[in-house]
Amino acid sequence: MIEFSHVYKTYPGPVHALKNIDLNIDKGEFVFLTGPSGAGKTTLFKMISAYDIATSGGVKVAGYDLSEIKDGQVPYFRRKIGVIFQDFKLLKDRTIFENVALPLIIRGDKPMAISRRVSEVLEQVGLAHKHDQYPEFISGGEQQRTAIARAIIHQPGVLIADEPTGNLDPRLSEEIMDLLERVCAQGTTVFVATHDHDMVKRRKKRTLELRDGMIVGDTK
Ligand SMILES: Nc1ncnc2c1ncn2[C@@H]1O[C@H](COP(=O)(O)OP(=O)(O)OP(=O)(O)O)[C@@H](O)[C@H]1O
Repeated sequence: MIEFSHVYKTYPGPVHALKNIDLNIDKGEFVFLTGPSGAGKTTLFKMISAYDIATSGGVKVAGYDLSEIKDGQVPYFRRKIGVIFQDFKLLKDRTIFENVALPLIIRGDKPMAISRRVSEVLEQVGLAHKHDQYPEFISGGEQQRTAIARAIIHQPGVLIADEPTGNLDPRLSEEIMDLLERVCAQGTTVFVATHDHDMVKRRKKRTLELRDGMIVGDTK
């Protein structure tokens, strides 16, 4: 589902953010990505989500060869993946319902189908009662669950989450991880970057460790 072969990413400077990354993550796997600040985690996620391209090497995700993808194909590729950003990126002037519905609106689904699916997913993340609220009037944990709902609404094959529990208290963090595990159990490949080593230990999932742009550990 996610395949890297000899991937390098060099930013101007030059900063060698990723060095010779070889990686294979199968359909339905749940994988943690750890590593100190600056190790290259966000860069790796940008390669997976086609927000940036590798300097060299091969990247294949959800059936797309991202080293050769044309600009026009990127929106179609994005429909196969879900991304949860560190800072949620919710639209302030849209309700929770509208934020979550966005990927389906962009895809051109019919209003009835959108309404049904959004209600289902808001129920799943425990936010049905907040559907007409605006993001700034709900808690951080609720905003995070809204971001997750938006990322899974179109049933993506791959879900990547960059520090999804970064600013949450331990109880909420556990709830979010339970939710991500349930998404994975439904067949989505889930890849989560985190600094929370205690949580990684408790969850006993495959864990990749990045350091200085290189994979220095893989518990698989
Ligand atoms: N656009 C850019 N231009 C130049 N250097 C960059 C750019 N983006 C990231 N870097 C550098 O690449 C390296 C990897 O950064 P990256 O953001 O991937 O790390 P990270 O592991 O996600 O860190 P954090 O845990 O702090 O989010 C760092 O040295 C960073 O300064």
